[in-house]
Amino acid sequence: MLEGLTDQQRAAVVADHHVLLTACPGSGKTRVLTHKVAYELQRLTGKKMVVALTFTNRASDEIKRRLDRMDIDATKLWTGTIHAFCLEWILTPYLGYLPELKNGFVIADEYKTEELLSTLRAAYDFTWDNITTRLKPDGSFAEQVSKYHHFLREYHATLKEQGLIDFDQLLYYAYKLIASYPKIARTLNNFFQVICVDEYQDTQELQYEILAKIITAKLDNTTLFMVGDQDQAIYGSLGGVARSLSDIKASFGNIDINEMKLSGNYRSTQRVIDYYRHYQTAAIDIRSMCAYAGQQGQITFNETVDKDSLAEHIAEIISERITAGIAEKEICVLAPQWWLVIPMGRKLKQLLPDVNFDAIGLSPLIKSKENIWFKVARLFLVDPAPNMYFVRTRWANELVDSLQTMGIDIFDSEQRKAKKLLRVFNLIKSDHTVGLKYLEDCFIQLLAILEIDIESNANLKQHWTYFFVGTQRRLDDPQYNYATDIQSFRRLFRHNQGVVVNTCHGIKGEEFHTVIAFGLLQGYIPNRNEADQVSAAKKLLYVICSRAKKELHLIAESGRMRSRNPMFATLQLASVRFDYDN
Ligand SMILES: Nc1ncnc2c1ncn2[C@@H]1O[C@H](COP(=O)(O)OP(=O)(O)OP(=O)(O)O)[C@@H](O)[C@H]1O
Repeated sequence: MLEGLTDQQRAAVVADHHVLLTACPGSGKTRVLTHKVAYELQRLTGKKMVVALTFTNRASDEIKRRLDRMDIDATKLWTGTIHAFCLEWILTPYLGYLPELKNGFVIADEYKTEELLSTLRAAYDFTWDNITTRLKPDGSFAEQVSKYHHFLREYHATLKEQGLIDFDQLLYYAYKLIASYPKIARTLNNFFQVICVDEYQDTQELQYEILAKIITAKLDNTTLFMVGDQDQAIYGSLGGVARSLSDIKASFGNIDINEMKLSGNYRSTQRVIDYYRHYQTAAIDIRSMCAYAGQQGQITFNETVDKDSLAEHIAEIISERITAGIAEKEICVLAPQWWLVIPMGRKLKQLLPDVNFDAIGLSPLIKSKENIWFKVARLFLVDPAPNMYFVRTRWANELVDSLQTMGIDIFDSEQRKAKKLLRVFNLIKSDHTVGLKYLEDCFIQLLAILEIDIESNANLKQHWTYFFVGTQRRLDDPQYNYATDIQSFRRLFRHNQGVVVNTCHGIKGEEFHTVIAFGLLQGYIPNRNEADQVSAAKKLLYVICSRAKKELHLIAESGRMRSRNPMFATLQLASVRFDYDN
C-alpha cells in the first residue's frame, strides 16, 4: 500500500502522532491523505472508525473511488464535508437535547438559501451588500455591521417558519451540542481512531472548535491528521481562517502536533509552475517531478473576447482539445462565481451537444445531498451496470444509515442490508416518462415494499416535500429551461464524466490537463469581502492556475460592466509579465 509514495509521503502516512502536513500544490497531499485513510483502515481494531473530512462532496467521492481502486474495504470509513459530519454524528443523534430543533428540520440547500436571501435583500434594499450569515460560537452574528442584524434576524425567522436550517446554523447547533454535553465529544473520541482533514487552511472557527472538542475529549486516543497549504486559503470571505501551527496547537489545547512537509510537484509542467509562482505569497521554489515536466504546453491570456461571444470562444477551445485527443474529463472550465458558471454550462451544452458535461446547475434536482430522497433518487437514476457496482453499494449503505438515523430499520436486524436494498431497487419499474413523476412513482413503490409509512415519520415527510417542491420550482423556472424527461434526469447522474464546469471553490484539490478560466476580472477576483485584497486575489489565481497539468487558458472577457463602468482584468493578473502563447 505504501508503494509509489516518496519517503516524505510515506513518513506522513505511517506517522502515529498528530500531524499538520503543509506543502505546495500537486505535491501529493491528497494522495497521502488517501493512503493514510487506507493505512489506518487496515490497522483498525474493535469498533473504531476512520474519518476523512473534505472540502467538497466531489473530494470525498474521489477518496471513496480511490479506495475502491485500491481494493480497500471502506465500511469503517466515514468521509464527507464537515457539515455532513456535524449533521450525521452530532445533530441527528442528539437532536432531543435541542428544543429549537427537536421536532425535526430540513437543511436548506444553496439554492434555497440564495432564494430566501435575495428576496429579503430586495425588501431591505441590500441587494449588493456583502452580508455574512455565519454565527459565532456564542450564537451571535459574525456579521460586524449592526445595521444588517435586523435583516439576519428576519432571515432566521423565515428559515424557522419553513422548518429549515442553513449550513451556518448547522455548524452552530452542532457546536452548541458538543460544547454543552461533553459526553458527545467523549463518545466520538472513543469511536474515531483518526480524523483526517483535507484543505485545513479553509477551516472556519466553529469547525476548529468542534474538532478540538472531539480530539481533546480524551488525549492520546483520536489522532488528528490535517493537510493543506496556506497559499491556497481562498475562503477568507466565507470565514476560513488559515491558522499557523502555533494557533492550531492553541485551539487544540496545546497538544503536540508535528509539522511535516512535502516537496516536489507531480502534477504540472515546469512552465505551468513557473507561471503560477507569480501568485505565490511565500516565495517557495517548486520543482516539477512529472515525466512531462519539460513540455511546453500552452498558456494563453485573452482580454479581448467579448462576453457575448465568450461561450463560443470557450467551446472552440474545448473542441480543439478533444480533437487533439484530450479526454473530456481532463478539461475544466471555471470561474470565480457560481452565477457566471451556471449559464456557461448551459450554453456550452447547447453549442457542443455531442460533448458530455459535468457542470453545476445542469441538474434541477435539489442540491442537498443530505436530503434522504436525493439519496434514493440517485439509486433510481443510475443503472446497475457492473462498473457502478461499488458506487451503488456505497450509496445503498449510506441510505440504510440515513434511514436508521430517522428511526427506520429496514429488513429488521438482518445482515447485508445494502445488498438486499439494491435488489429491491432493481425490481422497481415505472412507465412514467416525466422525470419527477417517474421518481415519485418509484419512491411510492419503494415505501410500499419496505413497509414504511411516510405519514408516521414527520422528518421523512419533510424531506419528501422539500425534495419535490424544490425540484418542481426549479423545473418551472423559465430562466433555467430544464429538460423534464426521465432520460435527461438520468444523464445528470452520469457520474464523473465529461468536461467539468464549476467554480474555483467547487474543484479545490482537483487537477485537469487543460484549465480554461474566465471571469478573471477585478471585482470578481478578489471578492469585495476580503480584508487583504491583494493576497486574496493572488491566492485565488494561484489555486486556479495550479489545477492545470499542461494547459492554461486565462480569460478576462470584455464587455462586462459594474456600476456603469467597464470591468477589466484582475490587477494581479494584468501585471504579470509572461511570454503567453497568444
Ligand atoms: N509519489 C508520487 N508519484 C507519482 N505521482 C504522484 C506522487 N505523489 C503525488 N502524485 C500525483 O500528483 C498529483 C497531485 O497529487 P495531489 O492531488 O495529492 O496533490 P495535492 O498536494 O493534494 O495538490 P493540491 O494542493 O493542489 O490539492 C496526483 O495526480 C497524484 O496522483
